[in-house]
Amino acid sequence: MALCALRRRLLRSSCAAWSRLLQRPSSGCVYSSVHGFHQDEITEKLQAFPGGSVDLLQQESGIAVLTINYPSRMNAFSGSMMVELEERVSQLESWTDGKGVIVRGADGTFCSGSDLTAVRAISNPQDGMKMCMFMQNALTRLLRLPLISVALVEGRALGGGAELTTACDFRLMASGSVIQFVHKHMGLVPGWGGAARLTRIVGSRNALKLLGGALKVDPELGLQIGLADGVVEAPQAAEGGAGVVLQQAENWLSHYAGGAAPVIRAVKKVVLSGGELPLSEALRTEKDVFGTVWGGPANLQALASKSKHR
Ligand SMILES: CC[C@@H](C(=O)O)C(=O)SCCNC(=O)CCNC(=O)[C@H](O)C(C)(C)COP(=O)(O)OP(=O)(O)OC[C@H]1O[C@@H](n2cnc3c(N)ncnc32)[C@H](O)[C@@H]1OP(=O)(O)O
Repeated sequence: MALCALRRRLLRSSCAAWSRLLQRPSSGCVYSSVHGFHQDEITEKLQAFPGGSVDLLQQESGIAVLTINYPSRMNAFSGSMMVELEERVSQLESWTDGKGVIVRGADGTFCSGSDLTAVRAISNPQDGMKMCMFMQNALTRLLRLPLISVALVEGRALGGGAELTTACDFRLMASGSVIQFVHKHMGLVPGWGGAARLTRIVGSRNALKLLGGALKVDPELGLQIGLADGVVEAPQAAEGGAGVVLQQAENWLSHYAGGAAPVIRAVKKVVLSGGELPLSEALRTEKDVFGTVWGGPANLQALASKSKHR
């Protein structure tokens, strides 16, 4: 009897933990001090490898653009950019009016993974583990944002860059672009959570092929295996390249992120909990999220307008 009561109490507290996780900003981390992860310590280490930036533009439309910006290294992630990524994710967690985010690389290419200069300097196992935990935390929080996220892949997404695409809800590939998990060629497996997420996106067999063969995924293959959700035309630079592709991505996203912010954010929360939680807990979370929109402004307006869905 006592054991059952204890089990019930543990279950209740784990439900409450998940509900808190989905409602509260910056709590979507995988690692904390319990796992030997100390954010300040690794942040200091990463800051020793500067270069490039991660830029955030929060637009009035509710769509943000997050740009990985280090063109002279094909937008590889320097140490300071990893730290900036985490800071930008924090900013997005606090953005209560947001509905969507597009993640892209500067100058017509997505991201070539870790900056190999930094990787060489921290190639010992201890630092590698710390970097891995730092990036898993940042990318898990990116994926768990109450925003619909799209990776806009132009040019190449290699290694950690390929992993970053899987931390978004959707992937749009520009014509001529390639996503490639090159880790095997580096004597590695993904460490930023890319393997776990890839397997959920394309299934175990396709994930094994992509990782085991370090396959180049072009838009056609991407669509075929479900890694890509759409293809955008990449015009020549002379035709206003970057702006045109970004506009296509914004148009694509508007089909899913159009409407009132509280409703779009609620949509993301129920889908996220549906995908991550056991069914009973997901149902309870859905009930709680439902409670935040039931009788809300968008709901009352729709009722008053007697809208039909023909
Ligand atoms: C755990 C490891 C894994 C992870 O973190 O999950 C990783 O991500 S490891 C990194 C994986 N990425 C790579 O190995 C990329 C290696 N680079 C290339 O294959 C090529 O550079 C390219 C990205 C295919 C581009 O080729 P190309 O168009 O011919 O341009 P260049 O080769 O001349 O590149 C321009 C410039 O950029 C530098 N560069 C590119 N990628 C990186 C990188 N990841 N780190 C550091 N620097 C990078 C490249 O060295 C060139 O610089 P210069 O030689 O100074 O001109």
